[in-house]
Amino acid sequence: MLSRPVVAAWTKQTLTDHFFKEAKKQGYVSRAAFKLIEIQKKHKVIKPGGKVLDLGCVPGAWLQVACQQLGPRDRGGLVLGVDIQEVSIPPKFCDDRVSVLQADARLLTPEVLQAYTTDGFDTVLSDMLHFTSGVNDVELSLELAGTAMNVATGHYYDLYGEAFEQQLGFKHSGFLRPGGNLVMKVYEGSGTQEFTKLMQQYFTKVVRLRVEASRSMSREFYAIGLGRKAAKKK
Ligand SMILES: C[S@@+](CC[C@H](N)C(=O)[O-])C[C@H]1O[C@@H](n2cnc3c(N)ncnc32)[C@H](O)[C@@H]1O
Repeated sequence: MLSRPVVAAWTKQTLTDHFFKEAKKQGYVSRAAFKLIEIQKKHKVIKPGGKVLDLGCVPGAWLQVACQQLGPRDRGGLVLGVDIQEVSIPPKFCDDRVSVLQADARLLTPEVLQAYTTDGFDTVLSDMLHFTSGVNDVELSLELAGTAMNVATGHYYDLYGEAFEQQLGFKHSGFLRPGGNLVMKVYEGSGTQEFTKLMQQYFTKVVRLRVEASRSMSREFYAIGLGRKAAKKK
């Protein structure tokens, strides 16, 4: 008889294959689509007609889902995808409300984002992931989530100290509008509790979500900040 953990892993692998096949069938460019679909179903992070920033957008499944969630074309809204790799917009499910930018999110500046919207975003998504897999995964994922926090709230998450801070172009009060939502991929491990605790300063509600479409052995979860609190006047 199989022991419990093996059964659980086997079931999760079957699910992963299922999402891969389902993405192909439905016309999404990757099974990552189902991660955002689940997040959206549970927490309504994207508003019809809203403005969405998607950090780490290649190959573009979240662009597809985000554009679908904006609703009909005449509702308006926009989706801006950013990736360090060459980006192209998937033709299926994306319309002219989607634009993309090839850039390292850690080096984004307010001036660059203001060219797309002068009044901020309703939703900031980060599915960014480093290309390595190893012992540093947790720290590297926190570095990228820290970048997303910085873009969204202006807060700098001090993980690597001054050297990292100097790389960031962001000194501002954040590009996420009050009431807006932030979703970040994070790997479970040392420092992640502190990170989600820190989010509570900025959001009315903070949740951690493990989605069904994540790979079987992955420690990945999504740290979700709902309802950005209005910035305090100094
Ligand atoms: C898991 S993939 C994202 C999948 C995407 N959400 C989708 O639905 O197709 C992670 C992406 O993060 C990008 N990435 C990693 N580091 C980045 C950085 N510093 N700035 C921008 N993008 C980055 C990678 O190039 C990669 O395309």
